[in-house]
Amino acid sequence: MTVMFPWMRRGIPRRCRCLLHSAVQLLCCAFAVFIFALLFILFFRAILIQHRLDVELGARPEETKDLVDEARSMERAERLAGALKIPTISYKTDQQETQAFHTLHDYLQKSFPIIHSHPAVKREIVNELSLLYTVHGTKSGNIPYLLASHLDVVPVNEKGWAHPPFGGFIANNTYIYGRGAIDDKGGVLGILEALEYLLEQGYRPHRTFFIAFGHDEEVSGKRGAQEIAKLLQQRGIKELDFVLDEGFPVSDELIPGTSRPVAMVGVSEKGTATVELSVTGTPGHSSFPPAESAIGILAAALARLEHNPLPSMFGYGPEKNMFEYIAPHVSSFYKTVYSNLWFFGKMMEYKMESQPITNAFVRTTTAITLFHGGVKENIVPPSATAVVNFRIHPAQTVNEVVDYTRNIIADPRVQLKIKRSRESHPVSPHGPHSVQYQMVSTSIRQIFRQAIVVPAVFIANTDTRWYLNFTTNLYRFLPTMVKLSDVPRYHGNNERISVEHFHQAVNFYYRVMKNADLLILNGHTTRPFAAEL
Ligand SMILES: CCCCCCCC/C=C\CCCCCCCC(=O)N[C@@H](CCCCN)C(=O)O
Ligand SMILES: [Zn+2]
Ligand SMILES: [Zn+2]
Repeated sequence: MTVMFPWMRRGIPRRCRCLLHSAVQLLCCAFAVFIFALLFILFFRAILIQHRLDVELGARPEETKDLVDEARSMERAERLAGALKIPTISYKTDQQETQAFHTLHDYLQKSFPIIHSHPAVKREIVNELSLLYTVHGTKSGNIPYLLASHLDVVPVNEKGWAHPPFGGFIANNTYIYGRGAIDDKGGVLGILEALEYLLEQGYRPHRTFFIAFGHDEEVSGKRGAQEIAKLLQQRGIKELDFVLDEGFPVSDELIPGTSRPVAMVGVSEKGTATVELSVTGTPGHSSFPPAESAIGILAAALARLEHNPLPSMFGYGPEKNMFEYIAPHVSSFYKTVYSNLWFFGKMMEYKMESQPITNAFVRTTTAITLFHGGVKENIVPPSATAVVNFRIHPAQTVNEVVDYTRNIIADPRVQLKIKRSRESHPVSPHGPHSVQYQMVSTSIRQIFRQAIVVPAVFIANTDTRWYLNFTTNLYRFLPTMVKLSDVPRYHGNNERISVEHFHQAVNFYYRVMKNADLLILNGHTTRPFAAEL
């Protein structure tokens, strides 16, 4: 049976029919070759990236038995709960619950007697409320490193909590509830528990390291981490080997294509700009109002901003790297997608934009956080102000974001004032030759055995900004598991950490302290790390 194509009908001369037929055949072949070549390129890239990363990352670290004893994990959880009872709240710069910080200092001193009486450890109070610990190593001549966390917490909305936010409640011996459980007293207590155990075991760290606990991270770090950084500089510390501060937690159910948890290590962090928008009106009697009020004009401008988010920058920043690192660990379909963002970028972008937490990876985010206007119900408002907090994607600058905002608002009656701003941080080394990154990655995989470790851009801000002059190796990571459904607990209601996950946090810091010592050979910081483990 012959198939009759439209161009083979009798009305068309035979010669033309043949020519048309051949042309269509040729086009079909060309299309098939194109599809075949495209598939080949996509798969080839996926295989190439997998091979490159296999070579780079090496084998999963051996399971280590050198860990913190699990038997005392409940005792440690109770110590964390005790710290959560102390309301070290930061409201604004220089507006803090100052007395609570002194109480917390005393509490830490009593809770960790070995650290606070050990001859190798010096504890200092910096600028009245921050803490700096220097742990003197036995081998001199190495570049010290710094572990950071913060003592302050954000305010709470008591009504939304199932258990009092400063009650230090442990539910069913499972979850430790309280403001600061994950942000960031879990980090403070995690580091101290690890060091206490290390010293209790009679281990003396080979290399010197600092533990920096700022007291105002949540409102800038200017009085805390900045002062600690100044003090280190005054003491002649010019260089730190690496800085490890709070960051992304280990998360599962988040990356399509794998059921394994993903540990994103922040190798950079987004920039930020806090912009105040204001409109001035003419006050008057509300019985004969103007057509547009200051509040109405400002509200309309804000609505335009929310309806016109900054364009996606997906694929233009370091996030491309993150997906390439995930690629070797996911199903073939996703392997091909993640290794070829140049081709599948739009599809991924669409998926990422669908949830606030993943949207934050894709673009500069716009958050309207404050609004004030009006003085009385029957007075036309004399003014209205709002504050918009942008978190800037590394592929954009503060100026670009402000220009974009001005263009979208497009109303000269709305005045813009930049209150605070900062460009995104430089990207820290994270390849096979960065022994510091590999050390952090190894420590993560020793504790979170199933985790896929990938570099990422941290979507919020940390105290690392104050240590940028000391090192290029700044890493942001929170050694605990957080599920997608737990993300709203950050700065939200019912913040909590499980006893098991807190134990993992302690273990992670313990491994870092041990592994960081393996970075030195013959008394000097050395490389490569992998060979040392
Ligand atoms: C493929 C994407 C998968 C996404 C998975 C994301 C899971 C991440 C979960 C939580 C991230 C929350 C980040 C919490 C930030 C904590 C640090 C913080 O609060 N910093 C403050 C500093 C304020 C400084 C004064 N301006 C902040 O950034 O506001
Ligand atoms: Zn924090
Ligand atoms: Zn925070």
